[in-house]
Amino acid sequence: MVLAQLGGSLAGALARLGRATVVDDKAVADCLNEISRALLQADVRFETVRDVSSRIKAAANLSALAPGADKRRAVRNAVAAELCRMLDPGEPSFAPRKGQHPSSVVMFVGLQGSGKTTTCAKYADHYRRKGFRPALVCADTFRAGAFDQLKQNASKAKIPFYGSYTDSDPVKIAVEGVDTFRKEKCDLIIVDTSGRHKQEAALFEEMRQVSEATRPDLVVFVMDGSIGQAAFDQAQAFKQSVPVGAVIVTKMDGHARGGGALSAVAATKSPVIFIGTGEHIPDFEAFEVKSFVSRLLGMGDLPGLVDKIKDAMPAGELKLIEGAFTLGVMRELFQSMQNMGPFGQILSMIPGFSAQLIEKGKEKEGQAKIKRYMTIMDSMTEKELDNTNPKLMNESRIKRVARGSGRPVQEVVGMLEEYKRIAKIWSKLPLRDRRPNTNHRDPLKPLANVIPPSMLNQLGGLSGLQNMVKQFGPQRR
Ligand SMILES: Nc1nc2c(ncn2[C@@H]2O[C@H](COP(=O)(O)OP(=O)(O)OP(=O)(O)O)[C@@H](O)[C@H]2O)c(=O)[nH]1
Repeated sequence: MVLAQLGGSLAGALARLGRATVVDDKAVADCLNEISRALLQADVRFETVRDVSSRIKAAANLSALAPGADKRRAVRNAVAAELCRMLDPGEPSFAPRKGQHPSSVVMFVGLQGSGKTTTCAKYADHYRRKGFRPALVCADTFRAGAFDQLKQNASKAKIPFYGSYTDSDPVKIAVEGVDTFRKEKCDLIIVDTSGRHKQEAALFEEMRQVSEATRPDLVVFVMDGSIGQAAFDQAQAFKQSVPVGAVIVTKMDGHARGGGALSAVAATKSPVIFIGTGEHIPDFEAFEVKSFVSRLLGMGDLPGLVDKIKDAMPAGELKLIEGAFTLGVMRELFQSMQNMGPFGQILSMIPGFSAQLIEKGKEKEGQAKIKRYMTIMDSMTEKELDNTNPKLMNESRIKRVARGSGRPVQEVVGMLEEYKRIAKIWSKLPLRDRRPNTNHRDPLKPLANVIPPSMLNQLGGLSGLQNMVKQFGPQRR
């Protein structure tokens, strides 16, 4: 069962409870059984499922609810709270600080093939984009190709790199690398280690020595998301040798079962901080428990979305929209969405959005459509882009734009219709929400304009959207 299926099963169980004519103890028990089955099928350990189930039962105790209380909501909240509890060991992990001196050292451990080397580069790039000065050290002297692989990834992401072809002492290389980059005033030094040895005991001993010599601020355990229950033993074995403080789960784009991640959290008592969602450097997402659980239960992921919008539009560049919603403004919004990473990922963060705008499983086509719309807009004049009078785009202008962009006339017309729909919502927004305000750069405002009207209503308008974000409390890493 892939993670999305787990989410589907959990959301399905809650939806069935939502549709039940009477929410009594039996309906809740049926819902809980369905949830337990889904968790077991997703490789969550039996002991964990049993505990979670009894805690949900206690928390959603119907007889203790005040008369008139929303029982469905009580069950749903209890399920969400328990899943959060299962994924959050309660101890936040060390988070590197920009400009920190002496530099923070983060050591990566994990078995060969887990995706550790790739993940080191992704992690470094994530912080580079946040304004850090990261550096990579290759202390994997066992696997011949590790040095070249990390070096290649480092140069792709323009990150300084330290390693040696000839030296076979990982402890020496790690210490030299850390010293070198400390002198160069890098604020985040990432040490990649071996994932294999002739003897397993030797691997753990090597990890212990590297850790003792470099005194890392954080040891990250990297695990392949598809290993299922084996994750528990693997994570525990590393935890016994080095002070693992965080987990990164890779290959969550494939057939990964979510349960392995939960087991690793239980074994290390450390939080999952990122997940890998592909082979390339940008395929990397910060992991926030509340966002993850709300997405898993089909409640959308607004905090995650807000973070993504903030990342895509750094404060200096975030242009809030003043006055009229022109085609040029729509183009800017589309551009921002494109900068925010895989489109499906963004859409899945907005409750109901993907179903309404783009058919499920057709995110690629949706992204392509937006790209085509942007090509069309590239063939429009400044005057056309800045204009608010729909009559300006007459037949001859439409034909000219279609010719210029190489797109069919119907598509130009379709794009203009889409624009009109969004502009109409925009025109209903209170003026204060349209004015740029440098003290209050709220990325939700432009977002509220691209959400389909029925969904925005369902959320309670812009203020409902803001409340939801507050309720989920975005956390930043
Ligand atoms: N689909 C997918 N592939 C990944 C992900 N992360 C890493 N990989 C791939 O997994 C394979 C193994 O990754 P490496 O980074 O070489 O693994 P490693 O754990 O560092 O291996 P050692 O250096 O030998 O310890 C490579 O083909 C990566 O491209 C991910 O999130 N998704």
